[in-house]
Amino acid sequence: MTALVVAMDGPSGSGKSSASRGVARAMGLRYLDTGAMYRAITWWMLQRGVDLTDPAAIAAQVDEPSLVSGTDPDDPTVHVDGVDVAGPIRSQEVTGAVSLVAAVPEVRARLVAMQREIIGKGDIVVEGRDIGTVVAPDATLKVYLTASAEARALRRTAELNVEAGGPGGTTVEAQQAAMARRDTLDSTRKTDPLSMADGAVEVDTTALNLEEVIAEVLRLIGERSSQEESELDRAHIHERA
Ligand SMILES: Nc1ncnc2c1ncn2[C@@H]1O[C@H](COP(=O)(O)OP(=O)(O)O)[C@@H](O)[C@H]1O
Ligand SMILES: Nc1ccn([C@H]2C[C@H](O)[C@@H](COP(=O)(O)OP(=O)(O)O)O2)c(=O)n1
Repeated sequence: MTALVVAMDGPSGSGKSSASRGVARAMGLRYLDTGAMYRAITWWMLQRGVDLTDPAAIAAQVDEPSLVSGTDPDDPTVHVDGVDVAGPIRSQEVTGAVSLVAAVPEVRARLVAMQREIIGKGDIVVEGRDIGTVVAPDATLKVYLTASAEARALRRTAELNVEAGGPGGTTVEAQQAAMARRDTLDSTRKTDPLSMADGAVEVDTTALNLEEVIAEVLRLIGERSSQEESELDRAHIHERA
C-alpha cells in the first residue's frame, strides 16, 4: 500500500487538532499541526518587533528563525531557534497577529516546503487550511471539517475558560466575532484562501462529539484504502489480461 496521508482542513474551532490527533493515535500515524508553524513564525516576528503591517518587512525576515516541528500526536512540539514555544504561540497576541503573517507569500512558500518535506515520509495526519488544496493535493483522504459559527465559538470559549481556571474573560459572542474576523482574513487573502479541496469530504461536526468525528474519519480512511486496493487489483488484472 502507498504511504497514508490524511489532510484535515477547516476553520478555527471546527475540531481539526483534536480529531487529527485522535485519528493519528488510533492508527499509529504521525501528526503535523501546520497552524502551529504559522503561529511560531508569528511569535518570532513579534519578539523581533517586525512591523506586521508591512508584508515586505515580514518577507525580509522569514528565513531567519530555525523552526522544528515534532510529529508525535501525544506530544506535538514546536521549537523556534531551539526555544519550546508550544505555550506562547497560543497567546491572544499571536492569535490576533497570525493572519497577517500567514498572508505573506514568502512565509507560505517556506512553510509549505517544510511541510511537504515532513509529509514526504508518509503515514501522517496533517491539519491546516490549505493541506488538501496546496500542500498535499494527492493525499489519500482529504477531509474538510466544519461546524456552525456558534458551536465553534462555544468550544473555543469553553477551552479558554478551562485554561484560565474559570470564566476566562471572554464571552461566546466576543469569541464568535473574533473568530469571524480571523476566518474573513484567512479566506480573503490572495494566496491559498480557506476553501474546500477537490475530492474533499465535508464532515459537519456541529452535532457530533469528538469520538464520533474520529470514528467518521477512521471510517472514511478505511473506505478510501479499500477503494485504492480494488483499483490496484483491477490494474493488475488488466496488466495480466
Ligand atoms: N466534536 C466536538 N465536539 C465538542 N467539542 C469539540 C469537538 N471537537 C473539538 N472540540 C473542542 O473544541 C475546541 C477546539 O477544537 P480544536 O481541535 O482545537 O479545533 P481547531 O483545531 O479546528 O481549531 C477544543 O477545546 C476541543 O476540545
Ligand atoms: N495551513 C495553514 C494553517 C494555518 N494557517 C493560519 C490561519 C490561522 O488563522 C492561523 C492559526 O492556525 P490554527 O490552526 O492554529 O488556528 P486555530 O487553532 O484553528 O484557531 O494560521 C494558514 O494560513 N494555513
